[in-house]
Amino acid sequence: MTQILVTGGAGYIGSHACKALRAAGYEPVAFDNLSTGWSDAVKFGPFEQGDLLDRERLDALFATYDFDGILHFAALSQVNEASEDPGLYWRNNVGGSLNLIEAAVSHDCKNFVFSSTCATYGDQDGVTLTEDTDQHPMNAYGASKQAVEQILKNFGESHGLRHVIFRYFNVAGADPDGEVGEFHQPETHLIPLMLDAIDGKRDALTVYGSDYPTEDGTCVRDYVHVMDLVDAHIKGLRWLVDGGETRVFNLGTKNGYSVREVIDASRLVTNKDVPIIEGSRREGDCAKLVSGSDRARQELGWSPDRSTMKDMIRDAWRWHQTGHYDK
Ligand SMILES: NC(=O)c1ccc[n+]([C@@H]2O[C@H](COP(=O)([O-])OP(=O)(O)OC[C@H]3O[C@@H](n4cnc5c(N)ncnc54)[C@H](O)[C@@H]3O)[C@@H](O)[C@H]2O)c1
Ligand SMILES: O=c1ccn([C@@H]2O[C@H](COP(=O)(O)OP(=O)(O)O[C@H]3O[C@H](CO)[C@@H](O)[C@H](O)[C@H]3O)[C@@H](O)[C@H]2O)c(=O)[nH]1
Repeated sequence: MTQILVTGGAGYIGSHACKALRAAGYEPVAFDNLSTGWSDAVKFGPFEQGDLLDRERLDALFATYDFDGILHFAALSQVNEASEDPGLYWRNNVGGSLNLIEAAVSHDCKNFVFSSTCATYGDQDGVTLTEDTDQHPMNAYGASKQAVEQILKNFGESHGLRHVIFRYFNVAGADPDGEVGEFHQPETHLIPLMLDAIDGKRDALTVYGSDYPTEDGTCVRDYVHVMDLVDAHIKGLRWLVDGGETRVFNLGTKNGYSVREVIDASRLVTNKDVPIIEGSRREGDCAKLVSGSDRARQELGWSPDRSTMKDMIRDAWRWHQTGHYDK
């Protein structure tokens, strides 16, 4: 079976990617230090516990398996934490990725898929963001992701490391079968926090700012179903294995939802109200981040069919009710 290295395979998106890889006939090897992931989320292939900062561990990993490609999800990704401790983010996200990229090149593994983010674009005053939009990250998290993009560019030029960079917009939802889902500790994302407020696991959802220059005053984001997102990764992997060139793709739907629209949509799924506190703006948030690109659809044949707000909330709600949140 073709072996694929999945860094961050015990995390939210990585665990869904492992499921999708297994269903597509690959053997996903999850590599994770469990800093924000969960060993019981590794269900679809071998688990290798280790840290990207440990280069010897990576060399041993590449010597054990015969990887045809790498999906690199492992990173720290909390904007607040990044602002408080930028060194942690540069060390883990950039240093860890550099170790991985060097190990991949030295073991002649050349199909590399990287999780980047629309946070690399920064605040662009509401313009729709294409892959050609200039990147101006507003925090150390976005800057660390942009730096890894640059490292990949240099290694592509010098060592022929062909790669696909996916800049995700807001990832949401869960495996509809309920085998894996989203569980961050602490949780910072809107939809799981909203579901916690709906079923009383927290008192209320704080709406971070109602004075943004958007239609209803709350921030607008472009939400993508995690199953659509991991489907794009399989397409990106095949693109590289088939000899495709290095490419950057935005993964968004072109549809923006405000915080209030997300809250309204949840009522249709859960038939319950969301207790709300009107809060002030959260530091580092931009008014609007919406993908304006069709590149992934046109070139990869990607079609984010599950990414309706109702489907994303329904699948997240189903996962929420499995009790994993009560760990
Ligand atoms: N969730 C989103 O909306 C979103 C949006 C844009 C980009 N991304 C990116 O997608 C990727 C996955 O995000 P997620 O939401 O699944 O996060 P997550 O925290 O659930 O998963 C990340 C995993 O990486 C592991 N990890 C971190 N540093 C490591 C290291 N040095 N060595 C080994 N393992 C390490 C963690 O333990 C965790 O299991 C990240 O790179 C993130 O920046 C996520
Ligand atoms: O309790 C909450 C949490 C969030 N929000 C708002 O909801 C929106 C979405 O927030 P969140 O779910 O935290 O996502 P983002 O801050 O947009 O960041 C996510 O999406 C980015 C890409 O947009 C990724 O880079 C990050 O890793 C990922 O956390 C934002 O407008 C927040 O202000 C609230 O109002 N209340």
